[in-house]
Amino acid sequence: MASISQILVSFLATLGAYALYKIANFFYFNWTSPLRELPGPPSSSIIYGNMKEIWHAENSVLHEKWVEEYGSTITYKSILGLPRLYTTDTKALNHILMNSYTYQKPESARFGLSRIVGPGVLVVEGEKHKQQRRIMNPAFGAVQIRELTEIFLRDIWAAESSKEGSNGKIEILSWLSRMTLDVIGLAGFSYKFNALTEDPKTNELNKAFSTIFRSGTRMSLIPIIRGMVPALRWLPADRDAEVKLASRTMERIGAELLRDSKAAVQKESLENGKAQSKDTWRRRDLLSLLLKANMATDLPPSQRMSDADVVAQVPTFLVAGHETTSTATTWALYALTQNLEAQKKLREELLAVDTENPTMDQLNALPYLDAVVRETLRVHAPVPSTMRMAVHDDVLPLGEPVRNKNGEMVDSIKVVKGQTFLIPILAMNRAKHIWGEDSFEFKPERWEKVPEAASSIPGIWGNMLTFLGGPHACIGYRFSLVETKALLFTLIRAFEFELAVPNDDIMKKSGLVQRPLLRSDPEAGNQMPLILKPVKAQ
Ligand code: HEM
Repeated sequence: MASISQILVSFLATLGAYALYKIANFFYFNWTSPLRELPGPPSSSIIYGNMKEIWHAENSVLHEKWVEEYGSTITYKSILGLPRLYTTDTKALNHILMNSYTYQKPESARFGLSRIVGPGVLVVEGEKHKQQRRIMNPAFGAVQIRELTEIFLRDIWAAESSKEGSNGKIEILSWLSRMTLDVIGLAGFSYKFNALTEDPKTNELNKAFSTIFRSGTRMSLIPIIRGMVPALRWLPADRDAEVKLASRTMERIGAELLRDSKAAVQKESLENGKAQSKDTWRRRDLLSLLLKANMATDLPPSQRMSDADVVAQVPTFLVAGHETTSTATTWALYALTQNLEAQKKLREELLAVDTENPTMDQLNALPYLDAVVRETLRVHAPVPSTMRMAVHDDVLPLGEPVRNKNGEMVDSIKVVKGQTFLIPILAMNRAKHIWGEDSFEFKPERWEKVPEAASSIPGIWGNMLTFLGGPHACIGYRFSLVETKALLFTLIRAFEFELAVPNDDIMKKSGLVQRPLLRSDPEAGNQMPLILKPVKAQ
């Protein structure tokens, strides 16, 4: 019989052989990658590739510089020199975004996200994603969002009065973030989080979110390694304990919300005395609509989502739908402090509306408000980029041929399984060849005439990539747009806004979303200090 030491030796030998195989595979992938022939910047570090310089630069700026220098389709180096493809070619981007079975979120990104939200629609891929979207899409349709708007608008109007008398310096990001948490609570789950009225330091969800979305001020290798090497996921990283606590809080609240929502939905259908069908529900929040679709008797059992899948949508809606919108509205206010003419013009349009409580249709009928929101989401896209990875070999077509390092012009690129891509959301939104030489400037008037070239951008909304495109495009964009408009309607009618610090003190840094920090005090965390002056009654 083999002794323990023999078993140990053969176990270690197998482990060693496996590690060697993985390392050889890694170098083979690297040395044989077809991307080696593409132009791009030299790597500045064996360990970090170009990642450190990308981390230290403002979002997208370096990529934009490289595209100007090397062309629209380039390659640069990620960690350990792994090649990454970067393209602003709209034909190539369309191919990647539309073929979502081939180009998926990389396992490393899904691992990071799933630690926060669980197996919700933001994380799953393939058939499971298709099933979840099929059941969830109707809850986010135009008609449903119109009805939903009535619920949360009331809350926004009411919250405004809590700021009555505000005069002076306000940290607007945290106010908006608590406001949008309350809105998604009501609209998403018929639940009052009371984030705005309770002390932010004691409100448990508010605390959980400040942890999850805090922009990092240091680059750390551990989360990247953990994403890339599943065997090393036990390695401890900064903020692990906080993130775990935050996700446990959301999971627990999610389970409670599901239980309450199911009970309410069942009670309603019993009161109606009818079997559960598409027309027997009164609760209109997103979770109830999702349960309605999932529990309706006309859905074959094979297409239903499990309770675990439904619970995972709660943190998914919270994470995906809360800080994104508050960040967008924060950048809108910031942009308006830098363009006072636009702020004045917007206020005039909004004050001419003869109600304090407009409906969604009334909000959508305001052209300058619409232009301000579009321009904000173009120049200050809350999610500046995302990642995709090819899960099998493919050929990527290019609209604009590139010259490879051998001097040949190529109109397609061979893609090997495992290849990662950075999807340039912000860079496409402000590409000079599409939007013109002033593309970095905030000019709502540009929406009076959209440049023809913008129609080739494969985004689900507004000729831009802010909400992405294809089967994984943002499900909540209609919701977010009307919420942003409602917030701006209320705030701009009530207050004049000024930046409370010099403009060059504001910098952008990405955690999950692109949020503001002060250069003079990054350790103080994300913030946007503004000075509010009540608008005088006319
Ligand atoms: C300005 C606000 C928002 C922005 C900029 C935004 C942006 C995005 C982007 C870029 C994605 C694609 C991520 C990827 O696949 O890599 C996405 C997905 C998603 N968003 Fe949004 N979002 C916003 C608001 C919302 C709201 C309000 C909700 C929900 C109430 C929401 C729910 C989702 C969900 C569930 C997904 C995953 C969709 C899927 O993979 O099928 N988002 N969002």
